[in-house]
Amino acid sequence: MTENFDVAIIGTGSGNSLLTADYDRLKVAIIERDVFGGTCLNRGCIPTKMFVYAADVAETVRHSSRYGVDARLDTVRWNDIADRVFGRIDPIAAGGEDYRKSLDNVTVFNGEARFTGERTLEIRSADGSSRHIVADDIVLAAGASPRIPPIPGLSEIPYHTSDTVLRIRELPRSLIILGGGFVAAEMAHIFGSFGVDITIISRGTLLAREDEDISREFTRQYSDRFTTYLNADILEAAPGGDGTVRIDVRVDGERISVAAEALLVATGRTPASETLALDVAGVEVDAAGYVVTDKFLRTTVPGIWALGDITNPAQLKHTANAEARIVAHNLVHPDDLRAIDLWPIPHAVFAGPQIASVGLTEQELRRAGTRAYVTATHHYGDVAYGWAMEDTENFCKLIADAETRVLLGAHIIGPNASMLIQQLIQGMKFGQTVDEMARGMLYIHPALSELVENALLKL
Ligand SMILES: Cc1cc2nc3c(=O)[nH]c(=O)nc-3n(C[C@H](O)[C@H](O)[C@H](O)COP(=O)(O)OP(=O)(O)OC[C@H]3O[C@@H](n4cnc5c(N)ncnc54)[C@H](O)[C@@H]3O)c2cc1C
Ligand SMILES: NC(=O)c1ccc[n+]([C@@H]2O[C@H](COP(=O)([O-])OP(=O)(O)OC[C@H]3O[C@@H](n4cnc5c(N)ncnc54)[C@H](O)[C@@H]3O)[C@@H](O)[C@H]2O)c1
Repeated sequence: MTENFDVAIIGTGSGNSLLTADYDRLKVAIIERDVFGGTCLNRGCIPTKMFVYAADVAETVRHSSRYGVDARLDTVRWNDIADRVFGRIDPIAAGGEDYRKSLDNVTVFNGEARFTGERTLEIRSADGSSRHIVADDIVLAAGASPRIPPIPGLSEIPYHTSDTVLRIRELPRSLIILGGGFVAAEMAHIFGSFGVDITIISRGTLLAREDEDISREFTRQYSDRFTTYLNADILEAAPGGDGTVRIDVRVDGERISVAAEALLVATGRTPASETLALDVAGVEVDAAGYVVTDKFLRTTVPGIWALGDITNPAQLKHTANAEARIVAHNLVHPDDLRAIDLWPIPHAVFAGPQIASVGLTEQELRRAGTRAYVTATHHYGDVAYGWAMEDTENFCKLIADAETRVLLGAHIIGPNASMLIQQLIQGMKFGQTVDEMARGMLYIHPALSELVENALLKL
C-alpha cells in the first residue's frame, strides 16, 4: 500500500527544522535512517566542540606555569567526559524524535529512503521491511557521509571516522589521523590534549584551503605539537602487530611505516545523493555528487527541494540552517519565493590554535589576477591582552580592496578567533569600509578585540 503525504523530508538534521507553524495544516513524512537529529547534533559540531572545550581546559593546565601558576594535569577521565557530552546530547536526539512522533500531522519513518518514481519513495527499515510513500513536495536534506579513500588494505583493518571515534570507550595510546582538513585538525587537538600520541598524515600541508599565511603557521604549530607527515602519498594500510594498525607512506621519495593503536580516516565527506537513486526522479547532481539547485533551492525537478550538505559543498551547519529557513518558506509560499543569500560564508576550525576565516584568501586573489588589494597583519603579541596571554605566534590578517576600502577577506589564527571574526563578517556583509570599522566606534580597552582594531588601522 502506498501512503500519500503533502511533504516528505529525507534527513532529520537541518531538515527537521523545516516544520514551522505553516506546516501544521500539512501531512508530513520525516524519514531518517540513523539517529534522529543528524550530524551536527549527534556526531559533528556539538559533541566535537564539547570535547574541544575539555581539551582546551587540559591545555590550559599544561601551560599554566607560563603565567607563574604551577599546576599538574593528573588524569583525563575520558569516559566521564564522553558521558557528560553524550548524556546531554542523546536525550535531545531522543526527545526530538518523540516530539515529532507525538504530532498528529507528522509521521516519522525509521529507514533509508530512495526514489522509485518522480514523487514516490521506498523506505527500507533495518529489519528488511519496506514501505512506499508518495508526496507532493520532497525535501532532500540527507547530508553527507565520511569519504573513505581507496587505500590498499584499508578495508581489512579496523578504523574510525568522525561518526565513531568520539564514542570509543577507552582512549588509545596512539592515533594515526589520515587527512589535514577540519576534522583532522579538531580531532588531533581533542585526542592530543588528552594525552594520545598523534601522528597526522596529510597529502599536502594542513588546512591547505585557508589563507596561505594561516595554513603555514597552523602547519608549523601542529608540526611542533604532533608528529606530522606532510605532502605524503599513502601507499598501504595493514595490521601492525600487537593489535596495532600500520600505514605506509612515501614522503620525499622515502618509504616510511607508521604504527598506532588506532586509526582515524578524516579525508572529506561525500554528499549522500548516491543512496537516494536520484536519477530515477530525474534530479540532477554535479560531478562531485552535489544536488544542483537554483537560488530558491529548487532542484531540477519541480516540487523537489534540497538543502545542506547534500547540495552545498561548504558543508557547514550555519549554511544548512540558512538554507532550511529558505526552503521552509518557499515550499509553502510558491508565489513569494525567497532567494538564498549566503555571502560571505564564514567558518571556524576549533583546533588548538583556533582558525576563523571569511571572504577571499590572498592566493585566491592572486590566482584571479586581482592587483588592487592591500593586506595587513597584526599579532596577538602586539596588543595588551595578547601580552597577558604571552602569545608570541598568532595573528589576524586582513585583505582589503585598495580603492573601495572594503574588506575582501579576514583570517585569524589564535585564541577566540571564531568570536573575533564576527564583527568583520558584519562589516563585510553590510559594506562598511575598513576606516568605518576601525574608527567609527570605540573598542573596549584592553580587550582582545583590539587585535582586530589594530589590523584594521594598519590597513
Ligand atoms: C566531526 C564534524 C564536526 C563538525 N563541526 C562543525 C562545526 O563546528 N561547525 C559547522 O558549521 N559545521 C560543522 N560540521 C558540519 C555540519 O555537521 C554539517 O554541515 C551539517 O550537520 C549538515 O546538516 P545537514 O542537515 O545537511 O545534514 P545532516 O545533519 O548530516 O542530516 C542528514 C540526515 O539524513 C540522513 N540520511 C541520509 N541519507 C538518508 C536516506 N537515504 N534516507 C533517510 N535518511 C537519510 C542521515 O542519517 C542524517 O541524519 C561538522 C561535521 C563533522 C563531521
Ligand atoms: N569547525 C567546522 O566547521 C567543521 C569541523 C569539522 C568538519 N566540518 C565540515 O566537514 C567537512 C569534512 O571535514 P574533513 O576534515 O573530513 O574534510 P576536509 O575537506 O576539510 O579535509 C579533507 C582532507 O583529506 C585530504 N584528502 C582527501 N582525499 C584524500 C585522499 N584520497 N588521500 C589522502 N588525503 C585525502 C585532503 O587533502 C584534506 O586534507 C569539512 O569540509 C567541513 O565542511 C566543519
